Amino acid sequence: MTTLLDVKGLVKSYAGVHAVRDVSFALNAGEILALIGPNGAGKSTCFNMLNGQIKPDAGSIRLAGEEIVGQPPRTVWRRGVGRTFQITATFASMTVRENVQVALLSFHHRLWSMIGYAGARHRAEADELLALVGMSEQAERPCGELAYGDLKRLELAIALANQPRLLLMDEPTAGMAPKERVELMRLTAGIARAKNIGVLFTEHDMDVVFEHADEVMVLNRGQLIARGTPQQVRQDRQVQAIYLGEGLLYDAKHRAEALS
Ligand SMILES: Nc1ncnc2c1ncn2[C@@H]1O[C@H](COP(=O)(O)OP(=O)(O)OP(=O)(O)O)[C@@H](O)[C@H]1O
Repeated sequence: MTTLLDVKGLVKSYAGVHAVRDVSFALNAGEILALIGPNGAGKSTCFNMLNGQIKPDAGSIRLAGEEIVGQPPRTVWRRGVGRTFQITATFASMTVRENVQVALLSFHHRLWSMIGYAGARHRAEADELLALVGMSEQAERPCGELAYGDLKRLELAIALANQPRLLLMDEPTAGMAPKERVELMRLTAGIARAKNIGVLFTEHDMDVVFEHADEVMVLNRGQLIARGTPQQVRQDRQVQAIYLGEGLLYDAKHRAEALS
């Protein structure tokens, strides 16, 4: 496997609050890695450093061997780091297809000439992406009419329009019903593995984490305290004591088994 993301010694403090302390990890192409931890553990701060929104106080972030630390979000995005957010951002009055076309226009450096353009440009490419996420039948519908689960799939298609090498997903299944959560993550994991995209995601739902992640990292008070397969992390005494509690881990394991 090829190392896609190599993070070394990331540090970030806010006026005396040590949000992230000396975080190092690597992620391979095609790997699905979960970053979990209790509230305030530093997950969002890590994500925001990875996509350039926050400049770390120290550390290195290499994407496919190239240093990207300190680069602005647009540059990081251009280098192939896509991101989805807890709150989905789409143009409500435009159709599903047009939203993907706008993302494609942007990827192909044509955003400034977008007005009056989207109707014809990149239509076939947009339709391919919509087919990939199972949204072909919704292509003509205005986004404002979509159910929440469909919006999340559209957001995935929009992120894929940038042909990312790395996808950062911030609580991708927040606000979804349990069945929809499993479906969205199955879809995401299948596409990522097929296209060799690395995925780093944060998630509060342990069923989603244990069923879909290849490996799980646990952050506590800004420090990584464990990394391993879902099975290893579930059995890690420090993780059980510090974060999850044995009951929660046990329940999540059995719910994941019942869903599979
Ligand atoms: N802009 C900021 N200014 C000051 N302190 C901050 C700022 N952003 C985050 N923090 C602090 O840094 C620590 C880590 O916060 P962060 O949001 O990264 O955690 P998190 O793991 O994403 O939490 P959650 O799961 O609740 O979203 C917390 O103590 C938080 O209060």
